[in-house]
Amino acid sequence: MLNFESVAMHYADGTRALDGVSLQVPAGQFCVVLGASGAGKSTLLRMANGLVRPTQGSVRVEGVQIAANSLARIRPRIGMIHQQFNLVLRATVADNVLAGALPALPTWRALLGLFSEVQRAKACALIESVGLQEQHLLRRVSELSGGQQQRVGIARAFMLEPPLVLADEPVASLDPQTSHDVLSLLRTQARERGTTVLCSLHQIELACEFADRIVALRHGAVVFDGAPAAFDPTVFDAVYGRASVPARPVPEALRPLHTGTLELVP
Ligand SMILES: Nc1ncnc2c1ncn2[C@@H]1O[C@H](COP(=O)(O)OP(=O)(O)OP(=O)(O)O)[C@@H](O)[C@H]1O
Repeated sequence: MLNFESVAMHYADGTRALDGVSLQVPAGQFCVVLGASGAGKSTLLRMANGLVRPTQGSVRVEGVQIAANSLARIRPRIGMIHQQFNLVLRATVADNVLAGALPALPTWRALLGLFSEVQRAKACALIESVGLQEQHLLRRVSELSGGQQQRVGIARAFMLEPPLVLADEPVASLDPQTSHDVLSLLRTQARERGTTVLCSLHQIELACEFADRIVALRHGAVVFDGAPAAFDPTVFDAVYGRASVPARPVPEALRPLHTGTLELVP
């Protein structure tokens, strides 16, 4: 379903966000990406829908290589769930979920918001399936809790029944119980449809509970790839242990901040 072939992302400032990552995610798998902050998780996910172009290697979705001339074909096949939900806060729940169908609409219909009856019925069914009620349909998203907003985000991601869903830290801003409920919902929705999910997380316990497979990154490279049961304390140290890379010199422009003395103002 999703194939990263020796991908690297080296930024102009010298940052190596990813370095020779190869990963095949088969259809129907719930694959969780773990790793400390800056390990390269978001970069990997953003590569999978063409938001970041690898400086080396290639990415294929359903066998089609992501490139400028294939993006329009690939994008409707991918649902995206974001950490900050990325919803239109002043729009209604129904309109936000319907927006998930925009990539499949001709531009003029999209501009006029002309969704078909089938699409409207689909949006209603999805809203119900993520645990929201009829009274939520016409409510502004800004009036919902974070957990309810992410339910809207999940419903939107499944609007086109994509075979692949990318979830970038989908529960990062939610409390532990809501995080559990939202991930459980995502997992159920994916299972029912046979959807492949690539999901980055910081919560190891949630990864171990919901993932079919865990891939862990450190400094842009895969340091673990296996079943949740194999993610033991040794692996934890390898993924999150003290960095062994040498400290980078402080840039000249920031040097005064590092050499000054700190005075406590009463
Ligand atoms: N546009 C950019 N220019 C330069 N460096 C970047 C850019 N985007 C990301 N990076 C760097 O690439 C590395 C990987 O970033 P990325 O956001 O993929 O990490 P992450 O594992 O998702 O982190 P977090 O868990 O904090 O979201 C980091 O060192 C980051 O600073």
